[in-house]
Amino acid sequence: MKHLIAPSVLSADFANLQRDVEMINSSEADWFHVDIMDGVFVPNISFGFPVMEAISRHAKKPLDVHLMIVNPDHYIERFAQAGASTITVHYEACPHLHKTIQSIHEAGAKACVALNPHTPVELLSDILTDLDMVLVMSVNPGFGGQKFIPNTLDKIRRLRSLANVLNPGLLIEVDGGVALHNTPALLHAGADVLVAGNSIFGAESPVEMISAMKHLPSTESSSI
Ligand SMILES: O=C(CO)[C@@H](O)[C@H](O)COP(=O)(O)O
Ligand SMILES: [Fe+2]
Repeated sequence: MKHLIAPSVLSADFANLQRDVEMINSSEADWFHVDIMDGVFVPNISFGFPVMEAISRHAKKPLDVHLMIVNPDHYIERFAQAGASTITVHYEACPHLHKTIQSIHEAGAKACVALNPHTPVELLSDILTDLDMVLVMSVNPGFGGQKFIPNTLDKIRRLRSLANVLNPGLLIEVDGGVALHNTPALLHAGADVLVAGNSIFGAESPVEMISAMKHLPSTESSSI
């Protein structure tokens, strides 16, 4: 499968949000990555339903919603109604993860679990068959523009091996510090979906950066 690019709207210019949404619409990006932060699970607050609904009104591609919030169960139905195509909850925020995943599917969305950098992929073995995607965080969640954590590559490799046995159709998404220079190594390790904020919106031409990331081949030797 050709890998997917999901620009993170967190790095957009919120005073020109419609312009930035149209930029993604007109690019080779596959999804919109929408980061929701509550100031409790992570030490930052991003935006909530009014902004998410505004993005949804203009977006012509699926919305990949990354919930960095405690008690995500309270809001799953509302995020699905607001246009989420995939809903990601954090492993660390869900004591009843199986039930949460069931609720996401009942709401009509695809279900994804995100892992913080310190959380081993092996903790998902007993739920992997129920998931559509796993998001491997390659920075500590809460902020855009952080440095990629190198151990992520090994986590992606281990998750790919686990998924090959338990759920070969599972998508692996990587989020945080993703840029052109580490794209080939991430693809080689087994990533399917690359989230990128700063490297896309900080580029001279975001549209061209998206195309460049989309067309890079997977190789082992790129720098991370
Ligand atoms: O979930 C998060 C951060 O917590 C991300 O989606 C960031 O928005 C990615 O931004 P960059 O690291 O690519 O700038
Ligand atoms: Fe994210």
